Order: sequence, then structure tokens, then C-alpha cells
Amino acid sequence: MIRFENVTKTYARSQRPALDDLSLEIERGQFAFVVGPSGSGKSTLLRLVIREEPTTSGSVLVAGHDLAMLPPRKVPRLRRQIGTVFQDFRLLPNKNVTQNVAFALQVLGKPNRAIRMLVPETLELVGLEGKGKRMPHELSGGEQQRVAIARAVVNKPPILLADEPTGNLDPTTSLDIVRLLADINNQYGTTVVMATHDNVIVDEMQRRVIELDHGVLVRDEAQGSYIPAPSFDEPAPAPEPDEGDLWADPNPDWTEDVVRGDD
Ligand SMILES: Nc1ncnc2c1ncn2[C@@H]1O[C@H](COP(=O)(O)OP(=O)(O)OP(=O)(O)O)[C@@H](O)[C@H]1O
Repeated sequence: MIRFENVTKTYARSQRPALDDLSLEIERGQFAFVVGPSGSGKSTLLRLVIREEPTTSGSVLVAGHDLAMLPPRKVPRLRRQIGTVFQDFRLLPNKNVTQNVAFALQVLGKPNRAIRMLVPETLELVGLEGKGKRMPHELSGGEQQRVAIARAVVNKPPILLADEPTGNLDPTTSLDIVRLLADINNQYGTTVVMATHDNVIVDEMQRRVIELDHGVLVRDEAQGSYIPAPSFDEPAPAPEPDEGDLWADPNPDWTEDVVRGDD
């Protein structure tokens, strides 16, 4: 669905690449976290997927299309296939909840009949039924992010990109929001890519974890935590001597374990 082939991105007036020879593939229907320290290239990765920035070298392919080959007139069509959610919600302050979500469909030229059906259905999906008339300032941060998610998915895009969507939310609300993204991923098969610093969320969800450091892919785990699991290649720490435990036994009988291949 999303494929990076040896992608390097160096911004103008920058010495170091923001992404450095990055190759990875995110399959259709996957839910992937992108983690890494500040400045490691997470947002850059997402920006390349919507062709907000060109690559310096290498290719980004979305649904098999090389974005470098996409004529500018087709970029809006690409972006219609990709919902985006950000840390700062980006709602229209003078429109109510329903109008904010409907606006995303109006700019796509959807007929009013479809809009009247899709908006309430999507508000229900994100848990905002009954709040359609509220203005953004009358909502909590978590509710505002739900509106932003409704707006991003109301036209059922196959891909949803979320850049630090929980960055302004408390831990409980953050978990609710990421569970909502996981529900959307499950229900619609939407491919979700979420850049985050939130270790609690990543540890809780146990999804794919793509870790960047200085633009380099340093870890890619199918069901990972925020901090990598200890490698089995690392020597185990020496046990503390403890009277009465197995290690203190002067003549332990290892035979059975060795034969079974346990360690
Ligand atoms: N528009 C830009 N022009 C020049 N350099 C940029 C631009 N955007 C990002 N960078 C640089 O590219 C590198 C990667 O930035 P990016 O925003 O992708 O990282 P990030 O992992 O998303 O960081 P954060 O977690 O702080 O949001 C950083 O060194 C940053 O300073």
C-alpha cells in the first residue's frame, strides 16, 4: 500500500538528511506506529506519503503509483485517498461539529444527500452522536480530536496518517483516541500510520513499530513496544548469588534441561 524504496530526503539548506536511504513497506490494512526521538524524520515520512515534499532520491509508492511520476493535477486525487490527523486538531473554529465534518465532503463536491447520510454515521463512529451542533470551543481536547478524525475518515479513505494525534491529550484520552483509530483500522480495513512519542500507547497496542533515528530505520517489529525488547544475542546479566536458589546448589542436575534443549 505504501512503499519506500531507498528514500533519502534532504531539506533545502540542511546538511543532514531528514530520511536516509529508507526502505519499508506498509501493507494494506496494517496499523503501524512510527517512533523515534524528536527530529528523527517521523513527520517527514508522513509528508512524503501525501507528496507534500518531494524525495531527494529514491521512490515513494502509494497503491503502486510512484509519487514522483504523479502529475501535479493528480495530487489532489492522491490526497483524497489519504485522511490526515494532526496534534493540533485544525478544526474550523466558526463551524460546528457537523459543519466541520460536512465541509470535508463539500470540497470534494459530494451531493448533499450523501453528506446528510455520511456525517451522522461518521459522528456516531467516533462517539460524537448528539454533539453535532457544538462549536469546537465547546468541546474537550479529546472530542475535538474525534471531530478531526471524523473529518479525516468521512469519505472512507484507504489510508489514514496521524502525526502525534495524542500530543495534546491526557493519558486516558490518548488511549481512547488510539483505540478509536484501531477500531477504524479494524472496521474499514483502513491502513493507519501514526507517528508518536507516546510510549504508553505503543506498549498497550502492540502493533507494528517502525523506529527511526536520524532518518535511519533502526527497528521494524511486527508487534513491538516503544522500547525494543532485549535481544537474545545479548549476554544475560549474571545472577546475584542467592542462598537457597538453584544457582546456589553445588551439584545442580542440568541433564534433563540440556537434553530437552531448554536454557
Ligand atoms: N521544512 C523543513 N526545512 C528544513 N529542515 C526540516 C524541515 N522539516 C523538518 N526538517 C528537519 O528534518 C529533520 C526531521 O524532522 P521531522 O519533523 O521529520 O522529525 P520528527 O521525528 O517528526 O520530529 P518531532 O518528533 O519533533 O516532530 C529535523 O532535523 C528537522 O529539523
